[in-house]
Amino acid sequence: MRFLTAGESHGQKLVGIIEGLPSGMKISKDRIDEALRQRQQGPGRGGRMAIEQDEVHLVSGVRGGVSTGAPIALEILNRDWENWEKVMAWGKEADLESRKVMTPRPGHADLTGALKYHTEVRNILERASARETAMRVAIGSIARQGLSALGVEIKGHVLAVGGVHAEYVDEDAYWQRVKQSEWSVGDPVAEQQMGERLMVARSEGESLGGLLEVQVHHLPAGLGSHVQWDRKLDGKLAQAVLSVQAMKGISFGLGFDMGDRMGSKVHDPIYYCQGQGFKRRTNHAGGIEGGMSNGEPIILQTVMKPIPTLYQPLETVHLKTKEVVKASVERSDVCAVPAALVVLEHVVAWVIAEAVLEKFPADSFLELQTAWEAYIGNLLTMEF
Ligand SMILES: Cc1cc2nc3c(=O)[nH]c(=O)nc-3n(C[C@H](O)[C@H](O)[C@H](O)COP(=O)(O)O)c2cc1C
Ligand SMILES: C=C(O[C@@H]1CC(C(=O)O)=C[C@@H](OP(=O)(O)O)[C@H]1O)C(=O)O
Repeated sequence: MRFLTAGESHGQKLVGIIEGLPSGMKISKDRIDEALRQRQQGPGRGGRMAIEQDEVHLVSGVRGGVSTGAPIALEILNRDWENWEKVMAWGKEADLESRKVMTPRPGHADLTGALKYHTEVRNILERASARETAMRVAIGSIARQGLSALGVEIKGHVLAVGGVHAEYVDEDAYWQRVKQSEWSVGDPVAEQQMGERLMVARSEGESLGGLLEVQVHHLPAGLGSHVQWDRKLDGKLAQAVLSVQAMKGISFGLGFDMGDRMGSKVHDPIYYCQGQGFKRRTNHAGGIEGGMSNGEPIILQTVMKPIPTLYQPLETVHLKTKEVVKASVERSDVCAVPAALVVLEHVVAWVIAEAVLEKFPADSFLELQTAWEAYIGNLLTMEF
């Protein structure tokens, strides 16, 4: 299974194509649209999110809400396009000289992209923008729906925003708060402090990042493989997570704390339970050993850097005149941690779905489900 996306932040639309999805899988457009709606939320979002009302158009490969096995083409329109048509001048001959962006913003692809592609900054920023993640969420939602039908669930948590860390112990209470609160961290004190931190950042022309966690539940042992570097599940998840704009690190389970502990305080003792098969007493590994899922929940954490466009811009250099000037700022989010969480859940869903299809290649969903159930049954009774 593979996918490709295209589209600029202020172009007409985002497009995507998925190939290799089995036939006979239920695809709910409403679930995709709900994920797109969630990705637009969060108290730190800027003016753009008031303009967009993201909705997916399923163009091919789905009939009557069920996949046909043919490539699935998707589109998401940019409502902002009508305000940018002249600037973008797509497919037209136009004088773009006056529309050049010549003051690259630190923290963005702007300068390096301009050097690498030998072009002004707009040609870089349009595609580097996280607007592209709307399509990755739509595509990931299809993967997530397939996983859900197999009983696999993905949950995301915001762990920290701008240095304010959330505490939560009770999963039920957490999900209750997630439904109620715009920060959705499950810790009312932290939510208030995050709101205050955001107000300060906004008033000072600053921006915020944070820490996020994604968990994958009810996966069997054996997805991914130890035999080749590019088949390792943790490696694939790392690639997908770090490909999301502004993500700068990833860890699994105990993560970087592992480096401070003795081995016996890190590795997860194995036991056997009749009817449940091989289990672990702890899950410090975060559900992956040797590049394979080990049957425990996959738990990964990532760090999002603060949004790079600052309303009090940093210094930069004008590409033509080489003068020291302030970096350009048109409009920006101040904090996009809650939105990024939705993106992360969906890029993780894609990688897991790909790993499922690598282990159980199938042309129809029934074929996949049959192989999946047989394998899980076998894991519980396997003799050596
Ligand atoms: C959901 C989301 C929204 C974002 N919104 C903005 C934004 O409004 N302004 C901005 O400067 N960067 C924003 N970013 C981050 C930049 O796109 C990103 O930092 C930039 O493309 C450089 O890539 P890198 O940080 O991965 O190196 C956003 C990122 C995400 C995930
Ligand atoms: C458009 C989205 O996010 C954008 C991501 C982004 C960036 O530089 O990454 C910059 C901003 O774009 P604009 O300048 O048009 O306001 C965000 O709004 C989106 O998430 O759908």
